[in-house]
Amino acid sequence: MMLNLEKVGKNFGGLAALSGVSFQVNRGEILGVIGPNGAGKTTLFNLITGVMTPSAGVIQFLGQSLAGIKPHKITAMGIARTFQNIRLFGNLSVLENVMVGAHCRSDAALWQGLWRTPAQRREEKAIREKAEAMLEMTGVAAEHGVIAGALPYGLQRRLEIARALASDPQLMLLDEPAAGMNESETGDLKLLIGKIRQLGKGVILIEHDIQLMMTICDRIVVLNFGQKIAEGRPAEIQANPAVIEAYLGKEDE
Ligand SMILES: Nc1ncnc2c1ncn2[C@@H]1O[C@H](COP(=O)(O)OP(=O)(O)OP(=O)(O)O)[C@@H](O)[C@H]1O
Repeated sequence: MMLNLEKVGKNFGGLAALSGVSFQVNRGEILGVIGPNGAGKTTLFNLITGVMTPSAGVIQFLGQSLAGIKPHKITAMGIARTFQNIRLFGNLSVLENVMVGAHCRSDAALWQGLWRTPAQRREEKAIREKAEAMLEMTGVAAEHGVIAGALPYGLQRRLEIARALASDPQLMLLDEPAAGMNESETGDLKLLIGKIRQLGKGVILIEHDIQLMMTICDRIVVLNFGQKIAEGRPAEIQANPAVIEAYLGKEDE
């Protein structure tokens, strides 16, 4: 088991955004998280990545509690994330964006110093090569010199994944990676997520595209008003009366 959540809760004032949520993620597994708007999905990612502190419960990664660990340390431990609203350095090139992602593994400051030691230069070369490999894997290599802000939307989403991968994560948290994508882009994304699983990494995927979720996830957790109302294989989830009920009348969203 890679990630373990035990009875995790998060309150905002009087609102229980999450309560009593438990689940596990294993290596080489894609766990889907679905639920209506406001169900607590993004809050879950904020807790796992340490940008928010749980009000209750325990989160363990590779057997270690994440309580009190700062977000950048959690990244270095092997958890990377993409965001619902794309967060790239819009005025840096595609390659530079990914190099920034790889940099959390390096000792020397990437942008510092005009006079670099040979060791620093070697390190930068290694970071550059890794970043290029990530661009290759995610299908953005041809655009490596383009300013990130000028990329079409679908490629920006892939670039975000490339940048997350460059930090060498064991576990990837993807927050609505298919948002705004057309059918063919979504198909490519599906292949990419499949590749990430093949590398033995764990993936937690938040996505509203139910068709995508049903075909790619190994297991799905369903949240509703901050509580886990179901967990199981896609076919089980699709047939679960509580899940159908939570989604009733939501088809037009
Ligand atoms: N920083 C915050 N302060 C106060 N309330 C918050 C905060 N973040 C989230 N919430 C509330 O917590 C609940 C869960 O929000 P969250 O964003 O996790 O839901 P979600 O399932 O990701 O929704 P969506 O699908 O719309 O992104 C919502 O009621 C939201 O308004």
